[in-house]
Amino acid sequence: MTLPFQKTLPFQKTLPFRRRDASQIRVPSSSAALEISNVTVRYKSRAAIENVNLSLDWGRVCGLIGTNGSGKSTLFKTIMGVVKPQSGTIQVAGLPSAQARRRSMISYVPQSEDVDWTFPISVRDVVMMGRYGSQNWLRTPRETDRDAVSTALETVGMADFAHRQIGQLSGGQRKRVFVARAIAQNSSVLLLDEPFTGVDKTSEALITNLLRGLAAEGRSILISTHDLTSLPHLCDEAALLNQRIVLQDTPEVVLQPENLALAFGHNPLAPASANPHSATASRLAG
Ligand SMILES: Nc1ncnc2c1ncn2[C@@H]1O[C@H](COP(=O)(O)OP(=O)(O)OP(=O)(O)O)[C@@H](O)[C@H]1O
Repeated sequence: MTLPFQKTLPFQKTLPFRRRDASQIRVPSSSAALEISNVTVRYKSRAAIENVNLSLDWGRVCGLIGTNGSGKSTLFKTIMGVVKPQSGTIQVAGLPSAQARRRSMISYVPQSEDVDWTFPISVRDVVMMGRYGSQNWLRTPRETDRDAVSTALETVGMADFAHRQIGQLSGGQRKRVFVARAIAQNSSVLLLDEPFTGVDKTSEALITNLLRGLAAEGRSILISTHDLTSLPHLCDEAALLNQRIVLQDTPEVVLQPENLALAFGHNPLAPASANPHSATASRLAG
């Protein structure tokens, strides 16, 4: 799903004239929820991600972990078709990702920097975008669409803000709105790019609980985060990205210092004098 105010996504290019009723296709198949095989993306000649392989089963939350510039957003944008890979394939429920996107099977909560918050659109209309996949090309909302939007807004505690322009919200409220859009879309795979950055603890706890609830319904979630301490609570598994996936395992295994060093290039559990990431290190150690 793309947004007219999303800086990196030219909306008109991706709008099909007809879409199937999304409720017909959201039954998890026997294929993996998300299967990324040998995906390489280069910006000009420089590789951002290289031969990325990642498989995500149904009903799982996978944390995507890596340093700044390790390729997390590039991977999300590639799944969403915003960035074209030089090689590799991405499948969702056994379908090519482009087909899955057309069927509205993937929802995306972008990084805040990728959204134009000055765009004159209300909270309610942002969440309604999650319903485009099941509307006709005129995008005339039906009662079911309006109900789904109201329910999603209530679920994230944003019903009172429905008519507010999206820029007139706090960081946590903005994230809630995009999570509401994903809920309204009723997709089977959710991608969230750093949803906890600039978010207060209340919103973080609410979003975490919502994501766990969505996974319990059988949906699959790939979420990038820099908050390593939240991993065991939030995720069933984690993948370490350093241009390629260097490890995908349980949060407990991934958080082992020698494994974190594979992605961070150093041991983030080392004492303050040894590396600048010691705040994370001491929280984890404590
Ligand atoms: N549009 C672009 N043009 C050229 N290079 C880019 C572009 N977008 C990203 N890059 C480069 O690709 C690499 C991966 O960037 P990406 O944004 O995917 O990393 P990230 O892991 O999401 O980082 P962060 O944690 O800071 O959000 C970086 O070296 C970045 O400079």
